Amino acid sequence: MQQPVRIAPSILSADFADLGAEVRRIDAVGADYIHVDVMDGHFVPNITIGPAVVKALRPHTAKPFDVHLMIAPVDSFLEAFAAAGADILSVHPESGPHLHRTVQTIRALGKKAGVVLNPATPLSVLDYVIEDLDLVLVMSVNPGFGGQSFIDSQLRKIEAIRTLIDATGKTIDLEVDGGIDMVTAPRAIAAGADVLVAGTATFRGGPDAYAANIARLRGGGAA
Ligand SMILES: O=C(CO)[C@@H](O)[C@H](O)COP(=O)(O)O
Ligand SMILES: [Co+2]
Repeated sequence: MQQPVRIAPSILSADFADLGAEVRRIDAVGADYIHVDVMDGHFVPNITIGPAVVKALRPHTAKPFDVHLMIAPVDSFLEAFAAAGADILSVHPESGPHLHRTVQTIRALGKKAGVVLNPATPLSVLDYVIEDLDLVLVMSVNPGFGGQSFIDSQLRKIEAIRTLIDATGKTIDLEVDGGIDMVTAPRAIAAGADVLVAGTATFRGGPDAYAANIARLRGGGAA
């Protein structure tokens, strides 16, 4: 069943020179999860941050760290991110040879497990693992950068995954990531999403705007 909408600001769009304060600011104005984009310059054409930064940010908030791993091979880094303070570890099926094993490893580390579908990744990757997941993440842009435009075809993927999740009878977050703004947020929610990642749309306008930005996204785009 679709849960109340939660907002996961992506700190990829935060001020990297002041990340601790940025995390405290979005926590204070209602961020539900802190979305951390981890990129290796190999699986995606960009490099961001590693476990040391997650560990450094951990004391700045009690909100869950929603760690989106865009690294390959991913398996050898799961333990480091778990130890650093990640709460949810989400992996792309293309980032390792044995998705089921990777999901089980995350669960054995005591963390929530997510699987991420790129725009061209078919739903069938969820066969045989969905019941073991805490979260399914639909990429509504190709991964690697913030500030891209929402890919409309992903709305029907969100609808289809909502049906799959509801058929499990379990509580599994359906998160959407990429190009979420005041226009696309209500469309993603109407399609069945209940967690919205927003980088550009959260941090736009500077710290004084974060509260209103998050409130509008949560309200489905209403002012
Ligand atoms: O995972 C990614 C990009 O690969 C995202 O989390 C982006 O960081 C979202 O940025 P916006 O599209 O909201 O600016
Ligand atoms: Co992301």
